[in-house]
Amino acid sequence: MRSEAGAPDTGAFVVAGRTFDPATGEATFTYRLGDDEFTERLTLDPALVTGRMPLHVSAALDLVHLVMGTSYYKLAAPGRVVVERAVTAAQLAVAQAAYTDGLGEFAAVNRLPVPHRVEFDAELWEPEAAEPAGEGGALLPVGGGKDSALALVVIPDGTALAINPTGAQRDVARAAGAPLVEVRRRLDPLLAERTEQGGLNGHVPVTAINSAISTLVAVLGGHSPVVFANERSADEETLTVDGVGVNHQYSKSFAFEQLFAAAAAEVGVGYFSLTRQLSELATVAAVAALPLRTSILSCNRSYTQRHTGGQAEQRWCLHCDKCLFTFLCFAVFLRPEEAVAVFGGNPLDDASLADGFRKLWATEKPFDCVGERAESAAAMAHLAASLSWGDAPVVRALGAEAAAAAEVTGATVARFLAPRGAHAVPPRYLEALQRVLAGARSAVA
Ligand SMILES: CC(=O)N[C@H]1[C@@H](OP(=O)(O)OP(=O)(O)OC[C@H]2O[C@@H](n3ccc(=O)[nH]c3=O)[C@H](O)[C@@H]2O)O[C@H](CO)[C@@H](O)[C@@H]1O[C@H](C)C(=O)N[C@@H](C)C(=O)N[C@@H](CCC(=O)O)C(=O)O
Ligand SMILES: Nc1ncnc2c1ncn2[C@@H]1O[C@H](COP(=O)(O)OP(=O)(O)OP(=O)(O)O)[C@@H](O)[C@H]1O
Repeated sequence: MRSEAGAPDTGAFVVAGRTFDPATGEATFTYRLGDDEFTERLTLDPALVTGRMPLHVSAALDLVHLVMGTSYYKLAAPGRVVVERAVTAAQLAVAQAAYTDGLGEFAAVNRLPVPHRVEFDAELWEPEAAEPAGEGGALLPVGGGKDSALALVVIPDGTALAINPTGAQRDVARAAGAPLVEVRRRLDPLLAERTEQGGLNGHVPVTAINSAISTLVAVLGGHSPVVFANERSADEETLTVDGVGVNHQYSKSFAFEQLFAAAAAEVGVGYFSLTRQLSELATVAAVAALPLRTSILSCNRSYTQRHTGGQAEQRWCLHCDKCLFTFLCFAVFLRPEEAVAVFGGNPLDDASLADGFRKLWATEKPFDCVGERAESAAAMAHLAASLSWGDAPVVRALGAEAAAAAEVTGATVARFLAPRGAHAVPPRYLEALQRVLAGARSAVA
């Protein structure tokens, strides 16, 4: 039998029990879908667990439980979620956003109706005003790439956090001199089995999951705020389906940040994105001027379980959409030999990659973490006019069409360097960011 949404009818997805053992730092989160039961496991460092504020810990575990469920819900996407524990209205709003817009790409790829609509069945409870988490200072989740590297430089006294840490994340934290907290996440192996057997698959709002885990770590370790590095460019839709925007990076958007911040505040944790007003080009302008630039790794292919399981070396693949986009941005601020020293190769020299670069400003952008169409076009047009990059085969092939695409919106690299747009960065952190940006500007000038 099929449900209205077009997926197999499995009734409701159930967010069931959860456990947490402060002695071992092991947490389990259980879900039911049809006849199947799934349990995802988190391993936290028991040294983090201060034993304070059990109510906040409990609410933070609930937040993790809710959003982590998207991985298992997507096997059948039944359009109905039953939550067995009572949740707050702010938590429910986060869950609604994560299962609907957060699964927008998943719905589009699987040809389910967009927007993906999900009905929640949950009891609500009213939280009391929260005490602040503690004196542990800022917690900075690090993905190993350029954005969080910049955050580590702006907030040098912060603590880094890596979820399923890889060599790249450890390297960047070490290079920044930040202490690193590590959390291990283990998907239920039954998920891969059911996916293999034909369950639906697609992208999950992973920043929502990382945000919830970071908030739990912040509560346990007495940290606040949790500082993400999600840029303004993450707000742009990847493509439009029947007039509805679908965004690969939805859980990095400002809309999601605001919903999540309300839920984090209930457990005494501040939550914001430091780079919210920055384009990708503005972030790269700063990172390109930092010694840390040789420690970063933004290629998502190198973060798959196959790679992070230790079976392959982590490096830039220089073929995926994110590598092409990141290289394009860095090329604006580096000479070819400097770029090659960072990336280990030069995709602008490989004419067969021209189509891959062109997709960065197409109506349907790649489902990857790439910047705005206009900033990619502006970057390529900028290179075409430069002495050091103008002769690269891809730049020669695409320079004129990129310039035409950029002209439609009046996009220039300079326009993308100025911070703009709404944000929730507290003044102290905004000033620190501005200082680092100004230092970088004078370094590239
Ligand atoms: C690393 C990566 O990009 N993975 C995406 C890829 O998955 P793949 O099969 O190639 O490898 P794995 O990540 O190892 O996944 C194996 C299977 O497990 C499922 N799964 C994984 C993580 C999870 O939390 N839940 C899961 O159910 C997965 O579906 C596989 O079956 O393709 C997937 C399908 O499109 C993507 O969902 C995988 O993306 C990861 C969840 C991921 O961590 N991606 C980030 C690198 C990423 O996209 N970051 C964005 C932020 C977007 C957001 O906030 O939503 C960014 O950097 O901007
Ligand atoms: N495994 C992870 N553990 C902790 N935080 C993470 C993890 N993956 C991503 N993040 C955080 O999520 C946010 C968005 O991730 P994103 O991949 O865009 O950032 P990044 O890795 O810093 O840079 P890049 O875009 O160059 O990869 C960043 O703040 C990043 O630090």
